[in-house]
Amino acid sequence: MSLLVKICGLSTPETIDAAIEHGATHIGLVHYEPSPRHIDLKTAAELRRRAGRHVQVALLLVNASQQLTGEALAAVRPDIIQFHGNESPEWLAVVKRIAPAQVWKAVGLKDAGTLERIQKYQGAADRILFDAPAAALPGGTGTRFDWSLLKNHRHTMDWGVAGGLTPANVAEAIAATGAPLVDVSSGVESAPGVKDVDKIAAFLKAARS
Ligand SMILES: O=C(O)c1ccccc1N[C@@H]1O[C@H](COP(=O)(O)O)[C@@H](O)[C@H]1O
Repeated sequence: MSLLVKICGLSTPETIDAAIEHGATHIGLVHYEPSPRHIDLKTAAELRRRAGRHVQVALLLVNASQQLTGEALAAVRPDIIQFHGNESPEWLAVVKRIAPAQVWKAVGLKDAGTLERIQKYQGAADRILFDAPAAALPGGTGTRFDWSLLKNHRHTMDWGVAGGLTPANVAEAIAATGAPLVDVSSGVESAPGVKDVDKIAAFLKAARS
């Protein structure tokens, strides 16, 4: 299967267009106020429309209330809802039942025990996104995890790798983990929250090299 590449934290039409032009398969919109990439739901809906059907659009939420999750899904109509906090498998299962969107769960990969614990998301999440363990923010910090933890791991769910990826290291990350999907945010920015179209192009080229 060909590699899936997600560019996350986009907040302008120009960067959406660049991601599509250079071959991203997925883009991400962040609705989480502490993030430098936070956008309101009206902007997210506009950008979602801009992306059209050229890419799959993920809406990223962190520990959002039931009410906010419902409002966000109704306003943005994403293809995917990416939960990046401490959301329970039970909550994901509810969303999966009622929402016309795939459900992805990001998990901080700390050690081999994490790989055991994520089994609880079996059936509740459509994809697991391995990221570095949460620090000041739960993601988007440019921090890598130990990729060797995924070497020879027998995955039981669809999955992908995020956390600290850049144009310079994404090919190595894919080689080390065999990831079918890579996801980047801060590694294609010139400043926190400011996406750089040349870095987006370089990331997509390096990922497919
Ligand atoms: O992008 C953010 O600001 C963000 C905020 C809160 C949770 C997750 C966030 N981003 C996601 O984190 C990973 C890794 O990002 P990075 O490449 O290390 O900057 C990725 O999935 C982003 O979508």
